[in-house]
Amino acid sequence: MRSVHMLPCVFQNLPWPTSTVSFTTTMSESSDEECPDLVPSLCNDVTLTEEPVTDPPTLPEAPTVTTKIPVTIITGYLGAGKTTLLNYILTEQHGKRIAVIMNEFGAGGEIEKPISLGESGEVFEEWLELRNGCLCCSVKDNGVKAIENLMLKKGRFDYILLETTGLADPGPVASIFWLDSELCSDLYLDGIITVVDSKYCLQHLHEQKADGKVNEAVRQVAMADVILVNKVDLVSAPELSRVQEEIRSINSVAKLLETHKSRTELAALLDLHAFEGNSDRCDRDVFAATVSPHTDSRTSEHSHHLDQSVSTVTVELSGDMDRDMFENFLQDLLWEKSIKNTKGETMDILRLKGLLSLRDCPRRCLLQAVHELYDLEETSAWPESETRINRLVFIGRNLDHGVLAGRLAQAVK
Ligand SMILES: Nc1nc2c(ncn2[C@@H]2O[C@H](COP(=O)(O)OP(=O)(O)OP(=O)(O)O)[C@@H](O)[C@H]2O)c(=O)[nH]1
Ligand SMILES: [Zn+2]
Repeated sequence: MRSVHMLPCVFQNLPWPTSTVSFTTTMSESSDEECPDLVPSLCNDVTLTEEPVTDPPTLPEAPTVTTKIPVTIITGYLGAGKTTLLNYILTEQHGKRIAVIMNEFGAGGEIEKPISLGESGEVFEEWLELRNGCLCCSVKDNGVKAIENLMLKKGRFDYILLETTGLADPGPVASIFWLDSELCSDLYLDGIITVVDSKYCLQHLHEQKADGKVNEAVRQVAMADVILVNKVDLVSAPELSRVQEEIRSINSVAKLLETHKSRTELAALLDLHAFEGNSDRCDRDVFAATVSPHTDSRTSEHSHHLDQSVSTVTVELSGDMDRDMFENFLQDLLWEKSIKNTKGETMDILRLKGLLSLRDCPRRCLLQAVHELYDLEETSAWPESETRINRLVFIGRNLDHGVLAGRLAQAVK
């Protein structure tokens, strides 16, 4: 049984800036309590078929993993190549019925829309605009419900791509879809793709925010499961290495792909199951982290080049973890924010993944956390041939390997 753990007030506290992350630019006065409607957005070059789309093959009533619809979040700084990526995905032979949701439209509803024509000219993707709902100040799952309602009307989609605005922190959006899958939704968060512009990436990563907070470009890199290092044609080989090194210093577990015009294998982008414990992939990610030469305590080594000092720290411990003590640690770290580095600065977690060996538990336990939310899920049994181990990958600010390892060691016997 899995359930995401959160602070009781987390819905109200989702840091969701109205101006940047609502799905729409217009808000109806009375819509806060209601579920907003998703309507096909009107665009000159895209015509939507009005006929109800043929129902998908009949599936068993009981919710199974296969009936759930993946949501991939596409994020990246302004002009990095997100729309180019959407265009590419939509025109590739993916054999899926894809719905695309953009979380911000220009003031007049005028936006560049990826071409979404099928081979014979028919439109096979849905363009959706969330007209009269604002996600930040109404119930958190309105956006999700709106998508579900639309599917009731239009038939199911196979896949949902959600492009966030270039200045958004993908964390809150991710939390909404992740949480909702716990509430028996038809949707689940498949993964977060971040597109970066090789030419301007370093400049964006180094931008200082007036309030001293971690800037959006860094957050987008920190949250990612896959990072497209795009526009490789605009930089020299040494410049590209520099960019990759910097990205790795922030997030050393995401998959890095060099791209031109955001093109890469679709298999590297869709159906990642990055938040699913029941896929081997997750385990592999966590395992891969230790092999990466860039992991581990890079804070001390590299803090000079990154003012934001967001980094990846991996802690590995043998022995069995006490579940209660571990959860106390997580709550101190994520909720109370009482765990500080040696300089007395609060450790600020953006993303956390882990593989745990819990005491008296024959199964591997996978941990996922995004901001304040965390989820512990028991997965496959530990193979006899394998040494049980605890391996945690922290991505965040002011991280200190020694302090984290010390706290975790107390929970292991
Ligand atoms: N030279 C070069 N240009 C690219 C590449 N990929 C995308 N572009 C161009 O970069 C510009 C911005 O690309 P978009 O896909 O619109 O970027 P975006 O992230 O959607 O931008 P916003 O929606 O404004 O945040 C477009 O003119 C693209 O054609 C690339 O690999 N190389
Ligand atoms: Zn709002």
